[in-house]
Amino acid sequence: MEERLMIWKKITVAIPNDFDPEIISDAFMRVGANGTEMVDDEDNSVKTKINSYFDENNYNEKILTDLKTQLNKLPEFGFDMTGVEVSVSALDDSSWENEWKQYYHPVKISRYLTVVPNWVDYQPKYSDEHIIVMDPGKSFGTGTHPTTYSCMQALELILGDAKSLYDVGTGSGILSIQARQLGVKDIQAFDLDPEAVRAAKENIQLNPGCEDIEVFENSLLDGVDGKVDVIVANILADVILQFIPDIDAHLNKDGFVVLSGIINEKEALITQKMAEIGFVVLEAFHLKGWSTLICRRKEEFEAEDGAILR
Ligand SMILES: C[S@@+](CC[C@H](N)C(=O)[O-])C[C@H]1O[C@@H](n2cnc3c(N)ncnc32)[C@H](O)[C@@H]1O
Repeated sequence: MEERLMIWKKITVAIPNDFDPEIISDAFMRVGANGTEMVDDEDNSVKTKINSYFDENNYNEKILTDLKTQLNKLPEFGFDMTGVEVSVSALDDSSWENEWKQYYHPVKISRYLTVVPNWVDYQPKYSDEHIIVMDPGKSFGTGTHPTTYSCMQALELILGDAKSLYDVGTGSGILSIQARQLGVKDIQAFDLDPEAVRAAKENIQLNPGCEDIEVFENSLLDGVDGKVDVIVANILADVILQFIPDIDAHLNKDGFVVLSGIINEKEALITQKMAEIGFVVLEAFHLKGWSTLICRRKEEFEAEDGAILR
């Protein structure tokens, strides 16, 4: 039987070339988009298009309505919306994949780590450079979004000799793959979206040495009993707020927590809620409006006189 092709909805926001595209990308993220791409309009050199793709199971009219609501708020912040236009079109699986492919390229996360789309033949520059191979576009997490990028830099800083990790909201599985490449032995990844679970499993198989990383369809750490050395969660701030009360019970002594997906405006609230459970933020990354926080238990990080313990 012939397999039916998935139909994708493509929402496009066309903006004048002097309009900041990040503002539109952020509006997309706030209504649940997994990512955006930016394309110069070939027919009209004064416009840029920001596209985002939704599969037919995840698209509904509310996404479009919510996006328009977000855009309608922008004049209150002084943005001139003249020439900003929203449109929707449909395309099938094969054209969707090909459209995405032209916008992905290797992303250098650090001196030691590069994320490479699986159709690119990339030669590492250094003998100790790790390569993460991804089939991007199937789920969130390619290294190009500021939150993923910052999470990867945070993990590189803190993993050290960590032995175990929970990746909450794994998306494409990218952070779990990185953790394994940096030596973490026991990794469990969770996502409530079955499509993300499937994509993460596929990406894990693309990376030798990662095959035994476990991926579960699960909301946050609901029903999970264990404890680990590191918890990473790149989910939106409102979901992280629900998750904070669960952190302490799932983290080993001297463990680290990396929280991302937090718009800058909500960072103070997350910091305060973490303080309420006894955690301090020891490093904050700020990139393109997004905050990524590395946190530890206060008593494990600071002596009473404020000196850093370890
Ligand atoms: C922003 S993406 C992050 C993907 C990847 N970890 C990264 O850093 O690029 C957030 C992911 O969290 C998942 N998610 C949202 N709410 C969740 C929940 N309550 N429990 C588990 N996963 C959730 C989404 O399905 C999505 O795949």
